[in-house]
Amino acid sequence: MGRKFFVGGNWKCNGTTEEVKKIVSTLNAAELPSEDVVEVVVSPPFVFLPLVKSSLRADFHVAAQNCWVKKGGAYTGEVSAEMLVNLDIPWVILGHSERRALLGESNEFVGDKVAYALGQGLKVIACIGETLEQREAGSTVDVVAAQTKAIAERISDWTNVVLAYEPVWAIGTGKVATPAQAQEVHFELRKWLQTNVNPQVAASTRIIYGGSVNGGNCKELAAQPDVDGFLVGGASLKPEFIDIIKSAEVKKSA
Ligand SMILES: O=C(CO)COP(=O)(O)O
Repeated sequence: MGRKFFVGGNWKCNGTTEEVKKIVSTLNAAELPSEDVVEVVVSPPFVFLPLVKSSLRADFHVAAQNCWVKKGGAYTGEVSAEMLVNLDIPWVILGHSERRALLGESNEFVGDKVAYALGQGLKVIACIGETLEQREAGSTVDVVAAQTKAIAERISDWTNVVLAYEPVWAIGTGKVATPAQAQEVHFELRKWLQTNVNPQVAASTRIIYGGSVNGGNCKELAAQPDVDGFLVGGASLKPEFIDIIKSAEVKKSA
C-alpha cells in the first residue's frame, strides 16, 4: 500500500535553547532506519524552528505546531502559513486537542486551517480524537468522523495530509490506548475515508496514533495494520524517541 511509517515529535510548549540543542544533538547522533522506511518530523515551538531547522540532520524535517486560518495581517500573536513557507518549514500540526479544548478551536475552524495551509503548500498533521466522556458514551467513531468530515469537506487532495488519532484521555496521562483500541479507531477512520472520500485516499493516507506513546509500548502499537506511525508528546523530548522511530522496523518486517 506504500504508506511510509511516520513519526512526529510534538514538543508542545517546552524547551530552552540549551535543551533544544541537546535534543537535536541526541537525534543527530542516532543510528536509525533510512528515510525509505520512516519519515521523521519534529515540532518545536515557533521560536525554536529556525534553530532546529538549521541544526537538525537533513533526513529529519520540522513542523510548526499551529498557523493562522488565513492570510496574515492584523492578527496579533498569530503566525501565518505564508511565514512558515517563507522559512521553508514544510509541515504544520493543526487541530491538536489542546488547542481545540483550551482555545476553543471548532471542527470547522480546524477544517478551514487545514485547507488554507494545504493551499499555501504546507503539509499538514491533522489531529482528531475523542474525550473520555465521549468514549464512555460510545460516540468515539461519530466524534472522529465529524472531525474528519469538517476537513474532508474543505479539501480535495489528501496527498499532503497525515491524520493523527489522539484520544484526549490518553494524552499526557500515561494511559495509552491498547493496540486493539487504536487499531479499531484507525480501521473505522480508514473505512470512513473509503466511503466518504475515495478508496485511493483511504489506502494511501497515513493514520498515526498519539497519546502516551513511549519506548515500551510503541512496537505493539506499530504492529497494528492500520497504525502508520505516531505523534509523540512527552517522550519526544527524551532519548527514547529514538526507540519509537525504530519501531518502524516492525512494519518493514511485517
Ligand atoms: O499530544 C500528544 C502528541 O501530539 C501526545 O502527548 P503525550 O505523548 O505526551 O501523551
